[in-house]
Amino acid sequence: MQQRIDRGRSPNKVIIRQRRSHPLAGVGQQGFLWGVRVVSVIIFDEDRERANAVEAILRFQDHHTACFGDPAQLEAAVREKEPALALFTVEEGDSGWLAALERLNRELDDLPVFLLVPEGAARIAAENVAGNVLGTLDLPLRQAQFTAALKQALKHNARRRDQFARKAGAPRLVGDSRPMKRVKKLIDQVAGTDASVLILGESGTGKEVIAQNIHARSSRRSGPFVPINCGAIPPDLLESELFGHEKGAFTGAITARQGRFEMAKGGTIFLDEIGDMSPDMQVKLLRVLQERTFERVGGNKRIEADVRVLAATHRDLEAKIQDGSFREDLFYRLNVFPIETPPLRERASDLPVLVKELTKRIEDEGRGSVRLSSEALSVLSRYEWPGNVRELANLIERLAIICPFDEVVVDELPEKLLRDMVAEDSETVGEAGSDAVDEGASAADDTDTSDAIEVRDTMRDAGAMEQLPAVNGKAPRHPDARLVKRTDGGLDMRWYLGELEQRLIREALEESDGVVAKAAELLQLRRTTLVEKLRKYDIQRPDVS
Ligand SMILES: Nc1ncnc2c1ncn2[C@@H]1O[C@H](COP(=O)(O)OP(=O)(O)OP(=O)(O)O)[C@@H](O)[C@H]1O
Repeated sequence: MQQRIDRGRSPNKVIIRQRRSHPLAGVGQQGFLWGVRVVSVIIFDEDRERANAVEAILRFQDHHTACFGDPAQLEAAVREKEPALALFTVEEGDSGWLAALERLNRELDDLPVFLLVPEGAARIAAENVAGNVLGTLDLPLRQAQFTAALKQALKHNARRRDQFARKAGAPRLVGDSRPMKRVKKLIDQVAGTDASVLILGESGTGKEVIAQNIHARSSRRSGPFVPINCGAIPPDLLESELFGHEKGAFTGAITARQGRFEMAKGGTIFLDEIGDMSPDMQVKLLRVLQERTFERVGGNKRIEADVRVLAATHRDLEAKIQDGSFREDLFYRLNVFPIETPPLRERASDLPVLVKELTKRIEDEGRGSVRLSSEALSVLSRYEWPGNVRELANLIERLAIICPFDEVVVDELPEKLLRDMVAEDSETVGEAGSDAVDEGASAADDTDTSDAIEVRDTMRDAGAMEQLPAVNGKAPRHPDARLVKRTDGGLDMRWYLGELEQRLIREALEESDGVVAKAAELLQLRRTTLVEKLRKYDIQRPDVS
């Protein structure tokens, strides 16, 4: 939507200019234009001609600008959109810009500022100016100079938004795996805009946590965050739940009631399980998103929908569009900025920090505490987690009840976790072994037999020893303790089983005098499988070596 408020040529007037936003972005939404980050920039300059030149550079890149030349105009300049940074032209012996900067610091928490220094004017060291001045830029402004400053400002704003989220008490979104880093980056990019966000991912992956974090980092953070589970409310009640109703609108409507859209005024509405919304409701919601107004059920007064819309689903919406159960136009309206939440099984490296965070939550609520042994943690990281982080949170709660303030060992974990982990071992041991061989050199050389016993116990606990075949009726020799103790104190089970596999193959070859077919028979493997493994582990047959 093009907006142009030009109140004359006087430098003492606020001039706000916005460019047309993405056609899919919806009325009043901004943030990205054809995938490029678009921001709002405040420009203070008492000289309008000079301000125009700066503005032209920024508008060439499609940024929004708000120019003012009088400190008293600041509020009007920042009213329209949350700015990403401010540019202040400094004049020697002139205190106008200083007064405006002071005002800005009071109004906008820690907004990054760059000082624009006119040609020939003395440079002012940023540290000598109050407020959040990140640096100085020369006038006339060059595009490359501005782009570098914008990058710096965006980084600064990311930290600033983290502080907002902490202050607002949004739940921490933990995880440093590559997919989680990507999610965090997307949250940061979209938070400062008013764009609709569609959060996709399996149940329990943290879609609501993401929505809360977007809200807490946005310019609407002082408004309410109103979630509604569209899948949990019967279709005939959902309309009044979303838009409210007037007294007598239907049987049982004994008083008028606000809906969630009204409750979320000035804030964010989170439409969870949007994929479960009935086709009738989809039509009604689409109308509201297009017109940005709605009526209560049984009412005829139009109410402005002053909300940012975030939606989430674990359903495959594109498949639902194909089978006709989800409207394509609604999908595009919601899907301005998609964020996909990765399942926990694809980011096992996040497990330790998640366990720590979920334990901390229990501790903070005074519901006890729990600690996991490194073996138990290793079992957790091998499980598939079909219920994702929610399932993990439930397990931590359960363990805090079963082993309060104690260390949880493998034995205390639910049977299901151990079973699934062992199944994976037996399927992938060969593949794991090859990784492990490379890693073998880093294994610690501690030969204390107590380690061997401890590890054997762990292996038995995990059911792994039962997977080992006896070679020619003989029980397999237990591998050396030095193969087992790891430098980090944990146990790398994949590596360990890889070592066992190689040892069993060597024993079988010895037993069968290097005859591969016979060794394969002893190991109950196909000959070709054994040949492949020999090649993979680079094992020479005794008769040919
Ligand atoms: N990255 C994370 N960091 C911290 N806690 C998380 C994270 N992801 C999920 N959680 C926690 O896991 C639980 C489930 O998260 P949430 O309700 O956000 O999932 P969801 O994807 O919205 O699930 P559903 O689709 O079933 O509504 C919550 O307790 C939440 O706090």
